[in-house]
Amino acid sequence: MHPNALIDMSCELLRAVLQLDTPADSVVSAFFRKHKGLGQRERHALAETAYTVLRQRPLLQHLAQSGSGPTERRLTLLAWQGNAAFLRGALNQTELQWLEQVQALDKSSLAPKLRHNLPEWLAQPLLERLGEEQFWQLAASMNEQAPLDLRVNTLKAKREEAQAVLAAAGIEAEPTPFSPLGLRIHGKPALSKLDLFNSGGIEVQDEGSQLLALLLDAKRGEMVVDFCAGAGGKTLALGAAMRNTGRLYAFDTSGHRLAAMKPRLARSGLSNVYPAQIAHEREERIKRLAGKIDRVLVDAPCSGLGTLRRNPDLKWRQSLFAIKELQAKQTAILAGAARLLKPGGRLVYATCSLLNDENEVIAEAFGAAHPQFKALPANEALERAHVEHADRLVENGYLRLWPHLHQTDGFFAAVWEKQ
Ligand SMILES: C[S@@+](CC[C@H](N)C(=O)[O-])C[C@H]1O[C@@H](n2cnc3c(N)ncnc32)[C@H](O)[C@@H]1O
Repeated sequence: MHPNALIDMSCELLRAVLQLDTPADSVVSAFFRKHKGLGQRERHALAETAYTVLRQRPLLQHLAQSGSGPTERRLTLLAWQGNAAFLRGALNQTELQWLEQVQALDKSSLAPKLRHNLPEWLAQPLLERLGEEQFWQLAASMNEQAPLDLRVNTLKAKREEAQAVLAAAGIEAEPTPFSPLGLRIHGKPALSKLDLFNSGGIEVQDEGSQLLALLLDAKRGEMVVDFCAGAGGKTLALGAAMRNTGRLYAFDTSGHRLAAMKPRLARSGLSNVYPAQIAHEREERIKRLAGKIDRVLVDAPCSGLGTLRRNPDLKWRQSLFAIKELQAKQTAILAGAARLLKPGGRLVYATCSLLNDENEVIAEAFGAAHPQFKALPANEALERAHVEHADRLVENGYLRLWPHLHQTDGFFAAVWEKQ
């Protein structure tokens, strides 16, 4: 494809993505479905350029104020993630000079908001919580691409065996530092071509998500509920921890998400999972299970701000108002799900948000309103689940994972035992 034709496509994709009315990954997928003829390298350049603009939107929009031509073209030139020589083939002399000048600017003297690239309502509480040094480390880490983590399905293979099979296929994978089930891959190999993947030996899952499932410590023969199961990332991990015995209910209000669990369940070999769409957390079916369940995971709907490395558009699509609405949902779901537990049962509340408001604030309010639930320090629960260096993952008794400290998505979890 001629360089200018690819840049025009990048402008078209940027126009769509920057409307911010639909998740960026859906916009990118729809764009590639429309332009079927694009090769692997062209897709990579277009998608990564769009993601770079989303990650650094304030900075790039500021820099794009100079120069000439359509704004999307200037943003594309500034954020280009394809071959640099290929890009130069598309530029006229004026554009080349402009790009060189802008790239040579010293960005360290720019205003903070142009360096952290976060909206103020998000930057401020993070700065308050983390302090200057860690705040800037976090801001930098959010602009990096997340590694590809796999969870080995121990019903089918041991971690070392899966690692060896991957190596034989030319894919280098190293054990994850904390999860005993994880492998980390650099780059994005096509896993769907591997027998190991198609036979359910591995699943793509961030190490942080693996740790959340481990916190529940689900055991053989138990009655377990994954209350917000979605497409089943954690359900599959819980089912394997239960060694395909007992009963694992996978509830969600979204039938669409539960449907996406089906092929994954089929690959996993699990037959102890019972997916069910629920209307809400107070419905009759839930009430009938009250007091009967050994372990409940509430992987609550949240702002997703811990996943900014993968979903940088979220920082522009979320708002303080949306967080307030989510808090009400989180509180109601946690209280509803807690009713299911029998005495001695374990409850885990988790989010992939970085904000205290969706995490500690919800957990502390729940603890205060439910004295029969005793908080369990997350490091103890993790150690019992054979997680190494568990102390490094916990703040004030809660699991707190940060991209800049743990190379995982940002996660929170609180654990209680019902007395
Ligand atoms: C963070 S996602 C779950 C991700 C999933 N556990 C995984 O590991 O892939 C939160 C889920 O909560 C679901 N949800 C929203 N409101 C709910 C409710 N009242 N009861 C149960 N699930 C709900 C959403 O549909 C969404 O799938």
